[in-house]
Amino acid sequence: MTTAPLTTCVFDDIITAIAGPGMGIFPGFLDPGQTAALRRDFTALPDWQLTHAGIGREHDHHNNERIRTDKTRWLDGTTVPQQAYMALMAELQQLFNRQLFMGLRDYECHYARYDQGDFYKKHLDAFRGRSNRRLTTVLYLNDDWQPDQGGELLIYGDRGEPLHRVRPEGGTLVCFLSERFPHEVLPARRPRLSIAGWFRVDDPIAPTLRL
Ligand SMILES: O=C(O)CCC(=O)C(=O)O
Ligand SMILES: [Fe+2]
Repeated sequence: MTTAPLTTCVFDDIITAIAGPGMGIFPGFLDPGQTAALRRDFTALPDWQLTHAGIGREHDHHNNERIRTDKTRWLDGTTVPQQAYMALMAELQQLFNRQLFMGLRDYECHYARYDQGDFYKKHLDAFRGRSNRRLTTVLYLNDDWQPDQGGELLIYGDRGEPLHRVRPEGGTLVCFLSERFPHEVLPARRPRLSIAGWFRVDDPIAPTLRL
């Protein structure tokens, strides 16, 4: 996977979206070859290497499983497709810092698999002053996702109004300010694969981008 087919134009669109409405949806962010390389990298992982969102200490387990049932695995950059994706995100991080002064220090991301019927109920990825996550990215890895297969990402505005319904088609990137947009994943009729990631700052109470 190379970064060559990605023009700086896509990056410019992402910066503009975050500076403006605070979010954007970018179909074709990765081309089908790049997307397939990541999908193969993910599906090559044996099941036992995935963490079930509901599994943890007894108390957490029950609470957690009520809001999400996906299975995840952190990317550790040990394969070529992971390295390429993380390099791309590092480029994006530099642009956010140079152009929007966001003070992002690092990026963490995990593969996520939602099996048939799995969901992630409405939530925020960060709470003001309590998290160092500033910017969320979600990249979908699914080939030929049909409208009747469910699994959409619903994104709400800060007054709770529905804003977008995103089909998890391979290569589409969604990017939004983590504190501002509640969102949820609807159950799907087939396995749904993605990479969810977060750009982070060092200090959770450092001033947030206010646009
Ligand atoms: O997969 C998605 O569309 C969103 C996942 C998500 O909200 C999360 O992992 O926090
Ligand atoms: Fe989320």
